[in-house]
Amino acid sequence: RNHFYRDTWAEINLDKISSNIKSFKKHLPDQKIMAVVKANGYGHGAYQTAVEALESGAELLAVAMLDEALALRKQGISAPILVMNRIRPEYVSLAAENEISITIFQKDWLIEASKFLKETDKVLNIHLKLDTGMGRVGITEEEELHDVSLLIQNSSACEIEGVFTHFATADEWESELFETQRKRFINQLDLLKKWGITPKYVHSANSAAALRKFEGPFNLVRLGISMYGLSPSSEMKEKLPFTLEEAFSLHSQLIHVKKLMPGDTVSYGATYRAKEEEWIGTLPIGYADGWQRRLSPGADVLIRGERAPIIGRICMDQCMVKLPYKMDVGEKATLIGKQNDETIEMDEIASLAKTINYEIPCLISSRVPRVFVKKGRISENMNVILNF
Ligand SMILES: Cc1ncc(COP(=O)(O)O)c(CNc2conc2O)c1O
Repeated sequence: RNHFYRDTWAEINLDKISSNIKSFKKHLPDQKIMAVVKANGYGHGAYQTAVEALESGAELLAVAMLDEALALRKQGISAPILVMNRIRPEYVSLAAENEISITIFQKDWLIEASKFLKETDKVLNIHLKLDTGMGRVGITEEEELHDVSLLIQNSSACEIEGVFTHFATADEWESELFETQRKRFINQLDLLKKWGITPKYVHSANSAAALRKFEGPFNLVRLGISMYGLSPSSEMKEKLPFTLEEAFSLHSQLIHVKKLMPGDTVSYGATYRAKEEEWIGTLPIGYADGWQRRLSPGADVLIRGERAPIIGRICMDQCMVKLPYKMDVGEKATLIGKQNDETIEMDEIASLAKTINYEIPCLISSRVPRVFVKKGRISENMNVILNF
């Protein structure tokens, strides 16, 4: 499970995740932190990120699906976990038994789910999801909010632990919608209060909103991207209130080095042709590892702290780079991260891939083992291929 046999790996620096959480604790001392560890911790390792975040001041966790919550429970996590999306009504007793909080935003769902709730004596904790403008999931109508609230209040099998909404444009400094959503959410909170509902957790902020701070009766922030040390948008990157430390880096090793003569070509389609005598290296990482084809031409890798451009088409398992001079098989290549005083940031790869930084680590597949660094030393390797 722990060893891996190909010299390509992602390194997750848990000390940086810890430092990012601690920065938010200082920045927002009156807010509880919910660490968003869905999608295998945005590719950083859900369990290891969760443990580090909880040790560093986070008090709750958030995931996108019941499977992710059950996996964390199975791995021994006892902290509160919220599934931030719809689960099947028939799974409510499974959620309650495992003390997993769930998200509700449909009256019909609640009516269907109530048939299954009797099967367990543990109260089901519910977070009401309000759609104030994200346009994804959430209650929009006051009448449905009232009906859902009454149904839950009249049931001894479940209770409203939280109420939340999600911002669509918090990462844009001058966004009217952000303000509109904030006001709508506050109005709905006033309504709930009028009906005697004052949930324990009231939350709206993702990383972007948490970084910019804003007024409201909220007591919890849901941190994803910034916990991993990445800025929610390039617009915010220039005005961060504190430094975010990028936890994810990606490394490989030269497995082949050769000299090309002028006219020699490289990779499928022979799209790259040497103009002069050139030294070419081969790396054991390809698009099946989530190193996307569209990154060539364009992306560089670092070897000996020097940039080496990827040349020719990225293959399923390998790619080729043009070396500044003859280098040796076995030399370490860094595809995301720092070597000496040169750095390839996640944002550089994201813009080359014409996407956002969130997507890059999420797409680094389970074929790439994760090596965790804690207190400056390798604490654990996770190689899911051999974990059966
Ligand atoms: C409901 C909800 N809350 C909080 C977060 C954390 O946001 P952050 O990573 O910007 O801090 C997300 C992330 N959801 C997504 C991030 O990218 N695509 C998404 O759907 C979310 O869906």
